[in-house]
Amino acid sequence: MSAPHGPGDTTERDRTDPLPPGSRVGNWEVTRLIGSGGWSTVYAARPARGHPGRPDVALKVMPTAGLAPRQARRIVESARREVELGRRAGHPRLISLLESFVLAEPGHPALRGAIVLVMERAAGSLRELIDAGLPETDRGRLIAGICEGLAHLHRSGWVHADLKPENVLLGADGTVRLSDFGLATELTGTHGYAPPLGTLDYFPPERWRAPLGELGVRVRPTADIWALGVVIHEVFTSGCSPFPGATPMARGAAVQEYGAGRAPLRMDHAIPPFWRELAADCLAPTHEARAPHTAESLLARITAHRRGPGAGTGRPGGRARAAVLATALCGIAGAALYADVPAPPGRAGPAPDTVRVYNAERACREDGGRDPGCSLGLAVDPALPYTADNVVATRVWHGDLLTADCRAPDGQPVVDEEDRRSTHWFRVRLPPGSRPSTAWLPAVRTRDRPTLPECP
Ligand SMILES: Nc1ncnc2c1ncn2[C@@H]1O[C@H](COP(=O)(O)OP(=O)(O)OP(=O)(O)O)[C@@H](O)[C@H]1O
Repeated sequence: MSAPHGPGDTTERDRTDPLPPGSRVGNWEVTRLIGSGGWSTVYAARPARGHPGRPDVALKVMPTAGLAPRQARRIVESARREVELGRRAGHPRLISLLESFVLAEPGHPALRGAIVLVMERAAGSLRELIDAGLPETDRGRLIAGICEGLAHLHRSGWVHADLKPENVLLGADGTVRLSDFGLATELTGTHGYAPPLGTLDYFPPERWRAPLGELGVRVRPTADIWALGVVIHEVFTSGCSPFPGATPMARGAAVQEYGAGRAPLRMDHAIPPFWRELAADCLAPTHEARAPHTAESLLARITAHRRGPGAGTGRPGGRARAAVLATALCGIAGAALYADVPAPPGRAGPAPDTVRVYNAERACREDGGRDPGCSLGLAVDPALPYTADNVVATRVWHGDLLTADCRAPDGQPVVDEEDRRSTHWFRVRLPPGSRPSTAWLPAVRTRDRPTLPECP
């Protein structure tokens, strides 16, 4: 279950210290910490002495001690959902729940009353794979596995309601196991009600304005399909959201703009066309437009695609290109490029120490205004990936004239939608009073070629 970060619900609980290896939890012995979420900590564990013949497992420990009654109720409710789903909807693409219990007298007083779920132990998560660099040949297979799991859940009358790479686990054989059913919701008719929790980056547009009733927030299977669209984009872009913004709230604002028809969907062009189209269908802006794209129908399309000629290969050179684009475009709307491209004929260049910003997206060039979706980022360090955490607060737009004092020829490569690529960057001055006082413009974001010295 995710931490509460729906609108109007930002309570945080104090974390307890993690259990050290060797701690006894029920009939299990902790061997190491795997990770922590908003409300739970997951440990690797093996059968305790005297309980042989059982597999190694993962223990999800959800403390309830010291929580406000409302929070404790949420934990209990979350555990109930996990147990209920595990009991009724088992499937090879879902992590299996072996047992659950409440810790009565743990050696750790802070864990008195904690709820423990004993689960099949996964070898890792899709998030870890994305972070480590997901081999191109595995991408289609993993997305198909997620669809299989979702198709089963939806057929069984459940919505996952918290699909994200952290909750896509991988069995020892590398196959997908969906996990974390703390928000999973059983459908009554066309929809169910989930607690007002979840992960902002995976909320569809309609969720941002969904009223919170007594039963919770209304969710439908199309919410999972939207989240799947975001996950597909992440799989092909080293974890980038299709929506621009440096924070989940900013990306959420971009989702709402898109949902209201005020901004287009801007997907990374490094994504092979089949997957881009599939993700775009998942990311249809309304529930109604998304509804025809069920997990089942998406799975059928993927299966046909993977059986077809060239299955699994993407397009030529796609792997390297995707990696470069991912670093180039992550979190940045409308990245533009320098390549070693000549300046357009007949265009008088600016003064030697200035560069005019060029946005590769035509709509942004024609816009003429300062639409946030058309702003471009300047890097803090050209040697680091060109991602949201490596850009300064100052944004620039097509046509802005910047003062440049030197160039770096061997920075991170940046590639744009028009396939221009360059490792060149220009150091540009920021407005007076800015900290830092300079930042870096990828040379692909201007068509100007000033003669500048190499930066020291
Ligand atoms: N059965 C399992 N086997 C192996 N790793 C697991 C298992 N279940 C969860 N994990 C990993 O443990 C970590 C913590 O999981 P947890 O469900 O507590 O939080 P989360 O999903 O990261 O965040 P949140 O639930 O707050 O959204 C995650 O990295 C997850 O991938």
